[in-house]
Amino acid sequence: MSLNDSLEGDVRDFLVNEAELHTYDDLTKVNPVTPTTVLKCLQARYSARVFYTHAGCTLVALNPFQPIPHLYSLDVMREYHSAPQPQDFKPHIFIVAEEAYRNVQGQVEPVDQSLVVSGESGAGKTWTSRCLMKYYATVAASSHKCQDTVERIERRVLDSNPVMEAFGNACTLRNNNSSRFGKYIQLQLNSSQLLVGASVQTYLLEKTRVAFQAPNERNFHIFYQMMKGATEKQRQEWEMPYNQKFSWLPNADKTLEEDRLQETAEAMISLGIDTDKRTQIFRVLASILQLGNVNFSLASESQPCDLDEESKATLLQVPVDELQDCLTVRTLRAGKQNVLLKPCSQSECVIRRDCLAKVIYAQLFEWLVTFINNSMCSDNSKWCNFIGLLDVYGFECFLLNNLEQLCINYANEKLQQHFVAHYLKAQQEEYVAEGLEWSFVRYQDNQSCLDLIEGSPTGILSLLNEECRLNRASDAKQFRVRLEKELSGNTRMSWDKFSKQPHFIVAHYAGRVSYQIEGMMEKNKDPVPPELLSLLQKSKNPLLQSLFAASDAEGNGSRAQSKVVTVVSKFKNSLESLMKILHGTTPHYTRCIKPNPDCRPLTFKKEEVITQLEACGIVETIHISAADCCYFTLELLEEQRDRVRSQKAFCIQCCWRRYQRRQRAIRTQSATLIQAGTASTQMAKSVRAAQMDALAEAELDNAEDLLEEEESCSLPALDPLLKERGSVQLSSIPEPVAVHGWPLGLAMASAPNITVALTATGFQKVMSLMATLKIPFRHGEYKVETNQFDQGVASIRAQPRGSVKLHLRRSPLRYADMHPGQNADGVTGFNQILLEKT
Ligand SMILES: Nc1ncnc2c1ncn2[C@@H]1O[C@H](COP(=O)(O)OP(=O)(O)OP(=O)(O)O)[C@@H](O)[C@H]1O
Repeated sequence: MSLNDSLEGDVRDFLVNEAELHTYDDLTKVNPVTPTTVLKCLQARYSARVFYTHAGCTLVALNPFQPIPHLYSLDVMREYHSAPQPQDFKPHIFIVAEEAYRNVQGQVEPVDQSLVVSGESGAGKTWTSRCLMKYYATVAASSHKCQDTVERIERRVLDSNPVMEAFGNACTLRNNNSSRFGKYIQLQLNSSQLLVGASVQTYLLEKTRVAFQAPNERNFHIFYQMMKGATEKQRQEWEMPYNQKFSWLPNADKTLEEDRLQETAEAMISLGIDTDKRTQIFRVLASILQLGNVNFSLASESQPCDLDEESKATLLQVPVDELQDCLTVRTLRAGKQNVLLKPCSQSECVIRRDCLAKVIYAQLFEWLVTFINNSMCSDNSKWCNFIGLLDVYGFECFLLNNLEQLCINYANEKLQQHFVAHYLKAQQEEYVAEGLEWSFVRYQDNQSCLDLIEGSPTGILSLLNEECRLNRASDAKQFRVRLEKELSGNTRMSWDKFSKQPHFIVAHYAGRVSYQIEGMMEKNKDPVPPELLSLLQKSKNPLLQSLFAASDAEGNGSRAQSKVVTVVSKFKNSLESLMKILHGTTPHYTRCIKPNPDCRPLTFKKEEVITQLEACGIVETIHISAADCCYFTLELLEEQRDRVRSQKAFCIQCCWRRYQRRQRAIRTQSATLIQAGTASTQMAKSVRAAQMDALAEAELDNAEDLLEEEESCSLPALDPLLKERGSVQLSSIPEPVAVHGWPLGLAMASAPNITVALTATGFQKVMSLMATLKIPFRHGEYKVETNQFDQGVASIRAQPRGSVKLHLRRSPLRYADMHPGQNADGVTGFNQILLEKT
């Protein structure tokens, strides 16, 4: 089985599961990734009314061609804005918007962002740009925090849309509201990421439309708005009578929702264009329309043409005869002094008339853009980052293509290269750097096509400029020969051998386009006769006058300059500065797809869509992003590992804590037991002490009684009870001496820090004495010392509590205090000790 057979089999297997196809939020999940599977998925989603789908790093937006309720409501905006992970939500343009916004907040380099919206005419670029602007005007709104000027900024940013669309959009065969210019809007954010201003840069307004409208197309919206929406008073002011027919306003009967003068006027007011200025603007526009009605009648070959009678109205607020001269007579200069006047042919007059209209309209548009910028642009010190929205015309390929298409397709090549360089190439290089096994996807690197167009000195644009700078009449055939001579070896360039028209074919990344050469040089030179410019400076309309005040109408020296600055050089320069800006930002790509050529709601034409998918290289993008997804898969595994690790760590922590808890409980229990034991011991001690106190009290009472009795009796006569309770004989005394004192129990209980040395005749006697005194004998409580002479018990020491008084009384006995074997002189006489409890 061949590789192709197996791929087809896989494709069939994938497509069998049709009920599932619409669930693929990201085309990178489609497997296998082929134009067929991608197309089927998008179709299934479109049928399910799901219009946004991720394609890796890009967002694919399918145009529903009808308003979808609640798809862009404030609630939805807030939902995406407040979501912790907006990417987890359904694919939406707000995800792209929010991601860019969070990048600015996160200050991840490069902090400035660009949202590149591309697609062919009618695909939904302008709609998408409007949604993005509304989103930022909502989520980055600062009006509730700051002064009301800021509120005006948000309003102005949004109001710039209807004004620019009225002047720059027109109904074409492919789109009722087609932008006839490219634009890059920078939304300026302050350090708190609040919208504080905006600026807009426009590219290549299709000014030829003012004087020429292709069959079934219309002029710019603003003219129809004036014609349909003006009040009687306004018509008078603008000199635009009711029922007047204008040859430059074809298909006026076509009613479009864009024909709303009121909305445009209100937006102009909000942008700060006052009544006076508005009137001047509308008068200029009305003059342009009047100019379109000017016809020329030929009197004779040698005479200049004459303006038709009905055309001799006060046009452009300039003298009619001067206007007539300018339109019908050419001024030729030979050196500084020699001026030659040459009557124009009828067709030349028409060209001069059209030229006048185009230059006025282009200049007015530029003035408007500058005014809008001044109105909404913030002071440089007040903003620090921006989010740029790029809405440029998509790739164009018509039956007849000329300089406009060459410029547009050149711009698209540039953007495609930016996309390729920034994403596809960078991504593959990253895989290599990370050592990922990766089979390279062959994406279309369009550098060779760009070399063909912009290369110097032999690129198409250089050769075209060179041809235009030669001071000779343009010759299409001659230029074709020159091109063939210089570029025939280039594989991107070809010619149709059977075509008689001078042309060249360029193989663009999105397809081959045949450009006709006829008229290309004139368009590139875009000459404006200087006499026309001087005429406009004489206008009584202050706005018109100011529009041309700065121009060097005399043509002194400016001709040489105007030769240099051709249309393509100007366009190339502005494109290069745009690319420079884009390279300094983090880009986000949105590919708008037009699902059918007739702008019919919810209609999906496969052939139409597949061509667009191929043109923007979406399949290659998905391939590379799918690999990127494998790499994410890797991240998923990493995540899983982290999760398992943290589970295990949690488990270990739990076990450790449980162990610690148990240890603590054991310690607490033991401590409680020890404390209980100590407490009970202490309690027992104090109970015992209390008992002894009580006993001592009782004995003291008895002893006192006995002492009193004793004092009154003879000494040797010892009370047997006293003998029994407390009197002891000192063994050191040869003759037993009765020591009268406190009973031993009492002494022990009451005499702190006094060691009462009692001599007994034997341990047994002491023990029995103690037993008699009911003193419990415990080891350690009493210290029993043996007498050093007779080896009997010498003393029982205790640490009695409380304080005692010592009463020493001299004994009446002569040798009562003598120790046997000691010097007899050592009589102290204090041989009787009485203790008294204090
Ligand atoms: N998301 C959408 N929801 C509903 N309608 C849409 C949407 N996007 C586009 N449209 C419809 O499609 C029309 C064409 O869209 P838009 O003007 O934005 O195309 P474009 O790509 O800017 O075309 P051009 O290059 O000609 O200016 C809009 O006027 C609108 O009616």
